[in-house]
Amino acid sequence: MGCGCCSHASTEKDTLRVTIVGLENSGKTSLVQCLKTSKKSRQTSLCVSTHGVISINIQTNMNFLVFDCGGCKHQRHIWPHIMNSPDVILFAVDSMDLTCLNDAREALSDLLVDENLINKPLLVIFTKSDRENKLSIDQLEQTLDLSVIKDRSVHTVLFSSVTLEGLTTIREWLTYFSYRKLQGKDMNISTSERHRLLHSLNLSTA
Ligand SMILES: Nc1nc2c(ncn2[C@@H]2O[C@H](COP(=O)(O)OP(=O)(O)OP(=O)(O)O)[C@@H](O)[C@H]2O)c(=O)[nH]1
Ligand SMILES: [Mg+2]
Repeated sequence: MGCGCCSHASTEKDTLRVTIVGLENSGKTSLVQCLKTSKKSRQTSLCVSTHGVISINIQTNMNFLVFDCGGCKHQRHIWPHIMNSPDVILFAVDSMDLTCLNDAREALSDLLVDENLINKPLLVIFTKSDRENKLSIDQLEQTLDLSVIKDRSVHTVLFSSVTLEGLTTIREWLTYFSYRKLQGKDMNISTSERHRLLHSLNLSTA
């Protein structure tokens, strides 16, 4: 699988390594573009799938090196191998597409057992929140069985690349873990820190 674009992977303390995964069409690449440009996406029917992994440098107040992985079924088994030792994981779920939620739950639970990803903080991003008839965040969290994940920090947020709802929260979540990395602190935060983060960033948790 083509992955030649990430050979310059940085291990610097001031760069947070962020991997974004999720099923095909769940809105990962659109989110990465919003993180990079802060601009709303224009909705198009043209859908360009990502093949392999693309690395993108994003510099705001902090440096993020984002790995955007293709989500189609035949690429999922290679996610753990192409993730390039992430510090944190973003998992995108289409909040409109009810038919794919079971698949998303399985893909997530398969991913999290990988030994290289143990304890890595997880932000589950429910995308396309601008669409009508989406499921509520509670329904989405329950269907994905997020409450069974006990070995790491798990937060959830609604996001739309069309309205930019949730973008600031996602940035702040990434910034929080960037500071921890910079200060050499453990990324596996305590329960009280999880709650503090939850309230300060207006996140949700399973
Ligand atoms: N309405 C709406 N459509 C979105 C949103 N985000 C993405 N889309 C649309 O969903 C489709 C897929 O978006 P992508 O960002 O390419 O999805 P992806 O997860 O990168 O897909 P793969 O690369 O195939 O894994 C595109 O047609 C986007 O325009 C959103 O927030 N709202
Ligand atoms: Mg993509």
